[in-house]
Amino acid sequence: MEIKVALEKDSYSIIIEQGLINNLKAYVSDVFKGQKIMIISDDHVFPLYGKKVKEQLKDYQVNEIVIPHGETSKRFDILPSLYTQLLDYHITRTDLIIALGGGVIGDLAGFTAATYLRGVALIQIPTSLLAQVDSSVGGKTGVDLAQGKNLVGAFKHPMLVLIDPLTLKTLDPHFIKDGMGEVIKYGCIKDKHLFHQLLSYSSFDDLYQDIDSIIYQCINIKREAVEKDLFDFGDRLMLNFGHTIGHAIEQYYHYEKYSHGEAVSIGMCAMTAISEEMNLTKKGTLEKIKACLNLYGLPVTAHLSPNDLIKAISLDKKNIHNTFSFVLLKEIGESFIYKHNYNLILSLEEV
Ligand SMILES: O=C(O)C(=O)C[C@@H](O)[C@H](O)[C@H](O)COP(=O)(O)O
Ligand SMILES: [Zn+2]
Repeated sequence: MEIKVALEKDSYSIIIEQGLINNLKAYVSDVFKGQKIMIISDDHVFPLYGKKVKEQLKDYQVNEIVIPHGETSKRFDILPSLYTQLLDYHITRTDLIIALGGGVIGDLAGFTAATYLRGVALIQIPTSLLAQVDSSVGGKTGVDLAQGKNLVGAFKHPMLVLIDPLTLKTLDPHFIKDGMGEVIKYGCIKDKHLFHQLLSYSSFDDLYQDIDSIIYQCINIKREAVEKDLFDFGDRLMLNFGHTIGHAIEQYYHYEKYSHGEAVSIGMCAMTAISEEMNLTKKGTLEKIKACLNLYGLPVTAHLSPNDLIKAISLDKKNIHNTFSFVLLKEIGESFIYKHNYNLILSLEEV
């Protein structure tokens, strides 16, 4: 399957294909005509796929940077060590960075590619569910600061995204849950059929029979939003459903307790609880979302006071001069922007 993201000179293809990790060469050589490649990966993913990927790219000069896995590696102060290794290997402006890994690697390698020598080419090879359905597409890259998630970043479009759903077979169940948070988000904001499809499976193993098409559906929703509103001031904001609270929860626990997808799940429930209470959302929507999250083992509350989260929430990128663009649902499959200050969140007893 192929999806084309149409962004004029920054347009690119996304290929979804079982076994693609063993069949990369032609796709890469089609778009990249330079000499050197630096693979950026982590110590979980590189031992699984690094050798295979390098083997196929042996017509180029290829090296790798392997960092510790996990969100705590996606920090601002890791960047100098990445730039140093790129300089040491003499990566020039006509060379390529490949992000081989999950969302952390995609964001970090993407930001490195956006800023090193003012920008070098990037290919995303996402190996986690979250990266395949969401973060490898759309060009958002970045790192976290102590004050909050993704607070430094850049838009950097890959030349190509190569998705092999077979890589999900080696994924720890924790990372499947992480990705399912985003998959369910897509159903909630834009596609009630997808949402009901997700409810119809008995588990992720059951869902896996349709994984190619589910990845396709998620990316296609994202493609449409990104093509309409690349810089995130309109349609694209919908992709942030559950994220204002989700990012604050992640930061509150120093990225150690809840994964991104888990925190977003809690955020989706909190926002829908508020909007149902205000009669902005069809009654029963929260129960449906909770049922779907429960099915895939995702949390629906962190038992936190909203006051604990306010500091991080106030630094959210959707807060412009104290007015937030909150993403709410009218019902499953239909989202809208509701502008308000953060008092909206303080109306909750707990998050
Ligand atoms: O691509 C987008 O736009 C999204 O909002 C997708 C989100 O799932 C993703 O987590 C994104 O990185 C969050 O963006 P941010 O601008 O809130 O940092
Ligand atoms: Zn997200």
